[in-house]
Amino acid sequence: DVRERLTAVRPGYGGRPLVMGILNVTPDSFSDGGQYFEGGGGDPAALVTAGADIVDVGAESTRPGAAAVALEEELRRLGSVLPALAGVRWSVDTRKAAVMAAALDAGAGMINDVSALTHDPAAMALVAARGCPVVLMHHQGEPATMQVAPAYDDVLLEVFDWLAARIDACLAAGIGRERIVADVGIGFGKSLHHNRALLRGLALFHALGVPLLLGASRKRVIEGLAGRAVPVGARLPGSLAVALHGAAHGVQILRVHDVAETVQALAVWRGIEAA
Ligand SMILES: Cn1cnc2c(O)nc(N)nc21
Repeated sequence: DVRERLTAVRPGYGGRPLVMGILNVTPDSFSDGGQYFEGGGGDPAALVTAGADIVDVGAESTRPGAAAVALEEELRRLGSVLPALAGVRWSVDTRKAAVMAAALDAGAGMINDVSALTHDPAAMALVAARGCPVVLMHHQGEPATMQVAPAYDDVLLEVFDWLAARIDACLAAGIGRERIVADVGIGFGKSLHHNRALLRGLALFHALGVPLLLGASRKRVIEGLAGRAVPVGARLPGSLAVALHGAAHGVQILRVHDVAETVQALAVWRGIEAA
């Protein structure tokens, strides 16, 4: 299952990162406008056909400025896509323990919590009890306001220490290290300067002793690094550039919207070095 795949992809493994395809089931996600939610595109099986190793299903947008979604609404949205997830390896992107439980009951193979199990007091115990893998992502503040004035003395060290502390909390709760993935949380309470420092310093995070996930696909950081205005629908080249940067720094999972394009870019990148 996902756990075996995760532990198989270690720095220096010589493999390619796993590709996590994004399925937003929300009317306000920044990139796909939640077509799936309105019964439009965004089909999980298509993401797998395109080469996704896992599909990340989120029913509460946590993009900058997003309003929180009530539990009932998040469960309703998730329920609307469950039939399309049959036979698909998927993770649930949620901060709520009740949604985690429902997703695991419905076959989710991993929890992806942008709050690193800090938002819902019941989340840590639930993940410990279920024995599933979990992604712990760093964030500063709440989605609605996190980009107003992000501030760090030393973003690399502070994000590292925060993730290390979350991993320790998980270990203390009985969540084994082999079940944990860490993620620096690009764009979650970070300025362009902070995001750039985290991307440059990605290799440092291997010292956490767990696989790393990187998610920068179609995010504003791409516009910042490009040095000019790049509308969200035109950020594929930049997204691929960041994905390959992550791969070159040993990141084990890449969370992306454009699966087929990322898979091809990784294959070419891998093809240069493959034995
Ligand atoms: C849900 N979501 C949006 N961006 C993300 C990122 O960078 N990492 C993870 N783990 N989840 C994300």
